[in-house]
Amino acid sequence: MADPVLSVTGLSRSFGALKATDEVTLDLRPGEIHALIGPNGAGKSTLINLISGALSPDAGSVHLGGMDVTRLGVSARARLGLGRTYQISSLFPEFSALRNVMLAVQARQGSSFRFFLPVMADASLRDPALSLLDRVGLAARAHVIAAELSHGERRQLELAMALALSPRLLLLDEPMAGMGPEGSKAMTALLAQLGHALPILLVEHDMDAVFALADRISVLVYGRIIATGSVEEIRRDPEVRRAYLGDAA
Ligand SMILES: Nc1ncnc2c1ncn2[C@@H]1O[C@H](COP(=O)(O)OP(=O)(O)OP(=O)(O)O)[C@@H](O)[C@H]1O
Repeated sequence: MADPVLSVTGLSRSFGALKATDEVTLDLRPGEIHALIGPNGAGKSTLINLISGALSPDAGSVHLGGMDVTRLGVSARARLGLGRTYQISSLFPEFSALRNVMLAVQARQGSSFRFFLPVMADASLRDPALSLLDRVGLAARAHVIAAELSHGERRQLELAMALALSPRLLLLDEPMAGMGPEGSKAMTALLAQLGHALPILLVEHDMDAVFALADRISVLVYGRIIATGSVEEIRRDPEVRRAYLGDAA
């Protein structure tokens, strides 16, 4: 089996007396979508923050492509290829979708040598930005300002901006949140298509999306992974059904 792109081993993190992450071990393999599910407060966001470097663990390690990044911060991990969607608040709402992505492309390329060039005229930013917008299905909305995009379109834009940094993997924390059925369907199709090229660790409450997309699922309950397996294995697992899935299975 190919080496994992990301591996997390024995990761733990407490907040006071609460063990939000309790000896979690999981990996993300090339070309897979690995979904992380669990009830509210199970510790999914804490785990994502430990992986991205926004939080540091009390114990355990995080390896990216075989390299120990446990002591590195968010930007160092991002430079090593760990991609994560931007929060909506980090979009520039008054800039067009295209300009937002061009700025992300510029951040990737390093901007100092073209300091005097007007950004919008710069084909080395514009061309890749247009193709990223096309990749996430937003080409027709390139010139609309971010504030006027729908919620679902803003999430697509965040994905384009994450992709602009040429990540080796994506961490996605609830990409379907706040979307209606149509938006969820469109995002599911987009992630299915991206997932072939780029491994994705996906935290998501929308079980239809998880069952449609995941190659493997890990179930987190009270900070611990109680099961990891294929969609069918997880649907059948009696402990998972008891702890989490109930009727959704
Ligand atoms: N900074 C913090 N300080 C104290 N407690 C925290 C902190 N962050 C998270 N927690 C607690 O850790 C537990 C796990 O929270 P976390 O947000 O990781 O869960 P989650 O699975 O992402 O939940 P949800 O599905 O509701 O987003 C919760 O009990 C939460 O209250």
